Amino acid sequence: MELNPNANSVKQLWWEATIPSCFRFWRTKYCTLVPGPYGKRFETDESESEKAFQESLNIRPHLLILNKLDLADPSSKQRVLKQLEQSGLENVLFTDCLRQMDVNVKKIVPMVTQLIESSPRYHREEDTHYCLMVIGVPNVGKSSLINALRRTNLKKGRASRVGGEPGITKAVLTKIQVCERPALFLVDTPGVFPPKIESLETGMKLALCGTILDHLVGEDIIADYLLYSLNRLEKFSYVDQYSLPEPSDDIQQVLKGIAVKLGKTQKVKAITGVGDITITMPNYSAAAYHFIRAFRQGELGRVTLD
Ligand SMILES: Nc1nc2c(ncn2[C@@H]2O[C@H](COP(=O)(O)OP(=O)(O)OP(=O)(O)O)[C@@H](O)[C@H]2O)c(=O)[nH]1
Repeated sequence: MELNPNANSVKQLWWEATIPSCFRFWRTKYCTLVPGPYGKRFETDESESEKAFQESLNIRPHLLILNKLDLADPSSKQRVLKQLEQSGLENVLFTDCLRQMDVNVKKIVPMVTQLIESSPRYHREEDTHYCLMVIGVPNVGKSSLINALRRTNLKKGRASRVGGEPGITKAVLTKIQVCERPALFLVDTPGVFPPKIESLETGMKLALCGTILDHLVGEDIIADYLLYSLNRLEKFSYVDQYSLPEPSDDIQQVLKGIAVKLGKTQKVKAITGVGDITITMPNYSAAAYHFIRAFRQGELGRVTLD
């Protein structure tokens, strides 16, 4: 069967009507804390705020950690690194925080120490312990990273709550020690989003990765975008996984196949001219839920959406 890589049965109307309303809150005017001469809080418009926020981030050394490497397509690693390098980002590490002793998690403390020691100091405290803030979009694995660092460097258990949906960490937490020499503390923070998502496509990718609560976008819509992405990237393992006859860009067809394969059916009463009958229908919602979870757990192969 020939697939149209651009085919996506999500209705244009939906794009126009639903997404802008789900994402509206990011578009609102926002405030940012900028360390100025008096540590003053002030309001600016979006572009100014974004610039000021970026500047305030740039003052401090920072390390970009791209987590969930186990779910990403390994062949895209070099391309991603090159793109980041071109946009001026040098200190980048890929990690898999679920792995017991990830080699790259081990590299974090030496890298951070080197970065801090080679940067100017902005305070005169005698105490030389390092305090770092972990920031990132929701559900990316910030708490898991802190726990992995503790496990690797202190051989200690979980200190920060981890969960499969966005919004698990709800407030800036107290600092957590992750290393003794040097004394290194991390501060876990709730997931943050930029005030503006650059495009609907980016919004859908974020939703597919679980950074937005599924019901805000709709599991049927996310499942449709997932199917579109798998076909676009020619990742057809879903066909074997669910014993489908062939790849398809029809989400209803695919969800029906998944429901049948997994036995996710429901009995529905139908009223006919000759009395009520009970028919068995595929449970499309359950199938969509399963399809999305399978993708997020890497069961449909390793995929890089960007
Ligand atoms: N496959 C995989 N899953 C991961 C990895 N790191 C974290 N996770 C999973 O991702 C989910 C979110 O992890 P958290 O550590 O709670 O993410 P967070 O960024 O702190 O989330 P918020 O508090 O909601 O902002 C959990 O189900 C973790 O088990 C990873 O490297 N690989």
